[in-house]
Amino acid sequence: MEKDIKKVLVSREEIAQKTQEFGAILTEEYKDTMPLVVGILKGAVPFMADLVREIKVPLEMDFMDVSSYGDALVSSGEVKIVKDLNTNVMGRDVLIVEDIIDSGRTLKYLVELFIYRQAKSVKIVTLLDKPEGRAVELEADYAGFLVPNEFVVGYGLDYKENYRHLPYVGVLKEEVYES
Ligand SMILES: O=P(O)(O)OC[C@H]1O[C@H](OP(=O)(O)OP(=O)(O)O)[C@H](O)[C@@H]1O
Ligand code: HPA
Ligand SMILES: [Mg+2]
Repeated sequence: MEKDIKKVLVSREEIAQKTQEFGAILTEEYKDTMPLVVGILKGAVPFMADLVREIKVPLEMDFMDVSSYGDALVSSGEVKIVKDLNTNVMGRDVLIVEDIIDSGRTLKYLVELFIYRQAKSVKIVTLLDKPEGRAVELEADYAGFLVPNEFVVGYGLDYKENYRHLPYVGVLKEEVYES
């Protein structure tokens, strides 16, 4: 295990099993349409890559990068588009793929944006959900694992841009934050 990790919260085996389970559900859900699967950069990249390979119907992929932090360390509450979609969502069934829902601000903004842009449907699949972090009302259609109110890293999630490549989700040792 990576030396900076205090404990593993979700193992790679658990992630793989959940991804297969979601893939089967989404295959059924989107069998009569061609969904636009939208990954939110950068955290969603590993989950998106694994999940789409379990969805056995035609689909399109696109990515969006949003920021609610600006130059500040704490969320301003205001979400800004850093990179928009290349695809028009009008009339499309949109599936947003996220690594985590924490305050809920990022996804609330995106759901409202896609509805404003006249998507036919907007659904959310997230690997992790941290309900105690919520600042706005927002629920995922599919949430893989509940996590406690701790800062988690791995499988897309970063601390200062590191640890995204870990194949599991874990909690960092205190000394990593302190140093
Ligand atoms: O529910 P919220 O409080 O809005 O937090 C969740 C968002 O925050 C993280 O992204 P971040 O802005 O750190 O970008 P990153 O994915 O590039 O790390 C995470 O990947 C979600 O997109
Ligand atoms: O717990 C977290 N870890 C990493 N990135 C995050 N973005 C929101 N919550 C988290
Ligand atoms: Mg981040």
